[in-house]
Amino acid sequence: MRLAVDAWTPTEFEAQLRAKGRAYHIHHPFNVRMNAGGCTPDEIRCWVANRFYYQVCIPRKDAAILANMPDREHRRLWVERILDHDGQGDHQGPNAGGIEAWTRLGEAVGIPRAELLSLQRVVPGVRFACDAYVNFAARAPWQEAVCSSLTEMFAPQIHKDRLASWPQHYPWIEAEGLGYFRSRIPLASRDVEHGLRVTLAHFTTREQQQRALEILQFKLDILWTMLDAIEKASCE
Ligand SMILES: O=C(O)c1cc(C(=O)O)c2c(n1)C(=O)C(=O)c1cc(C(=O)O)[nH]c1-2
Repeated sequence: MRLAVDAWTPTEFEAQLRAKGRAYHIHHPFNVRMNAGGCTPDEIRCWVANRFYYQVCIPRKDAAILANMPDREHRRLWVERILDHDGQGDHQGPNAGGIEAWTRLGEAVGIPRAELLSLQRVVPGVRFACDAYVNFAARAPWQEAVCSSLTEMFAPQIHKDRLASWPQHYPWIEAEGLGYFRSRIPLASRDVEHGLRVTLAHFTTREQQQRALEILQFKLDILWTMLDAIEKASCE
C-alpha cells in the first residue's frame, strides 16, 4: 500500500525550490573561471555569442506561455517579460530592451552586431538546450512553464558577480557594455515574485511539489548544458 505523504507548507516548498540553487550554473566550472578572470578574450566572445541565442529564445518562450494563459491578469504581468527583452519604441531609446543591451555587450567585447545577430557562432549544444526550453514552454501546462522560469531566483547573484568582477579582470571590456547585467537585477526579482506566486498556488500536493522540483531541475540542466557546450567550444 502506498502511503500519501503530506504536502510541504508553502514556506517549506519555497525553501525546497530555493535549495535547488546548489545546481545553478553559477557553480559551473566555466562560470567560476570566467568570473575569476581566467577567460581569454576569445573565450569571453564565445560565451557572449552563444548566450545570445538564449537571449533571443527568452521572448519566444514567453510568447508561447502567454498564448497558453487563459487568465487576463496573468497575461498582463507576463507580457512585460516579452517587452523587457524585445524592447519598445525607438531601438536606441531608453526602452530598447534586453536583446539590444546584449548586442551592446557583444560590441563591447569585439563582436560586430551583424555577426552576433547572424547566430553563426552558436554551437549545436547551445541551440539544442535553448530550443528544448522554448519547446517545453509551448507544450507544458502554463503553470509548469512558469515554474521553469524560477531559475531566475538565482540570477541576480550571477549578474552581481559579473558587475563586481569583470571591470577588474577584463578592463578591455567597456563598462557600458555591462548594462544588461545591471538591468536584470530588479527585473529578475519582479519576475520571481509572480513566478513563485503561481507555483506555490498550483503545485499543492506533495506529488505535484516533487514535479515542480523536477521541472526546475530540467531548467537548471538546460543552463548547465549550455555552459558545457560553450566550455568545449571555447577551447577548440
Ligand atoms: O545570466 C544568467 O545567468 C541568466 C540566467 C537566467 C536563468 O536563470 O534562467 C536568466 C537570465 N540570465 C536572464 O538574463 C533572463 O532574462 C532570464 C529570463 C529567464 C527565464 O527563464 O524566463 N531566465 C533568465
